[in-house]
Amino acid sequence: MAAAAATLARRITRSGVLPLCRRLPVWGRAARRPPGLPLAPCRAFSNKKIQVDMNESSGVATMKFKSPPVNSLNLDFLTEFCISLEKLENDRACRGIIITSAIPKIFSSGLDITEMCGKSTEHYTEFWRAVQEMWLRLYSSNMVTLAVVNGSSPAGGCLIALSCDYRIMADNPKYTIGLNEAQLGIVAPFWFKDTFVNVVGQRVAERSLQLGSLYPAPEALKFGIVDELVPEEKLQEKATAVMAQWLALPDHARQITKSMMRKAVLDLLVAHREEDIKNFTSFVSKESIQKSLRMYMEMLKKKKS
Ligand SMILES: CCCCC/C=C/C(=O)SCCNC(=O)CCNC(=O)[C@H](O)C(C)(C)COP(=O)(O)OP(=O)(O)OC[C@H]1O[C@@H](n2cnc3c(N)ncnc32)[C@H](O)[C@@H]1OP(=O)(O)O
Repeated sequence: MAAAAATLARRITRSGVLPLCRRLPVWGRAARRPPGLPLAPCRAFSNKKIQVDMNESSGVATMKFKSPPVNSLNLDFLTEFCISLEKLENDRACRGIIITSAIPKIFSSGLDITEMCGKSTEHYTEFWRAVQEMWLRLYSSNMVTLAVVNGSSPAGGCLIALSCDYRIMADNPKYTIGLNEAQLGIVAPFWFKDTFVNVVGQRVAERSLQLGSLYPAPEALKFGIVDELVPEEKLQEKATAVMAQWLALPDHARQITKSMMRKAVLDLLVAHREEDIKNFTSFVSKESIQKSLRMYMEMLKKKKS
């Protein structure tokens, strides 16, 4: 059974379903510890912007965004995120990741707008490639991915949550989530849109994207953007329970099902990556778009005063 699954997975990997995952799914590849031995200690690695704690006994890693003030996704953050994902993906003891924030009230403010303002074409190219890479890795991950949205999560922050297998959000109407790009005068790329459609369906995605809607947590639940609302103090407990439920299944069956569901959307970006980068750089370089982004940044600053 395990051998057959591995052969199938190898074929799928060759045909490009999971273009970035190097591991082959195997039956229950959790670290197996003979009964009676003491629990393995937690391993941790932390760079500047993300703290990762790996619980070796459960096979679950927790990734905490810690990039003040608002966990915006700049080039350094995206690079660190990709490296952390790759490390965990290649770690046979790791079967699941919980993605959350260490910054109170903010999950992530989305792409760092300053990375898209007044920079060179080379910079936009490098930045956009990093955004694509982050999504490709997360969306195609073999691990169970669980977003614990413990604060507001607009645009790119919402994309991270949407790319996970399951979303739990803190039950606080002050926290909002959604793909609000239209409010900035920019357009969510096709793979943001496809990820959104795969979670909420065509109608909700179309309306939300056109209006650039940011939904307070209760509405986000109503429209299926998140799967559950949980009181903030119960998030950790709930995340552990949800993860245990997902990890109770044989890895290979879940992984092959996941790649089957996500293959078409992943393949589309892989096939059109360079074109997508060109579209982004030419779009964001337009003076009208630069003006919109500058105005939006000014609006954010004015809101404070
Ligand atoms: C062109 C192709 C499509 C590209 C697809 C784009 C995807 C994206 O993700 S675009 C980014 C969309 N993000 C947003 O619209 C969020 C904007 N931010 C907010 O709404 C709020 O900041 C908040 C709800 C996330 C947090 O509010 P609050 O706690 O009140 O904090 P402040 O607003 O005072 O922000 C603190 C500080 O951070 C700066 N900032 C906030 N968001 C961003 C960002 N996304 N990029 C860069 N900088 C950001 C904000 O300007 C403040 O700066 P200072 O005034 O210098 O302190």
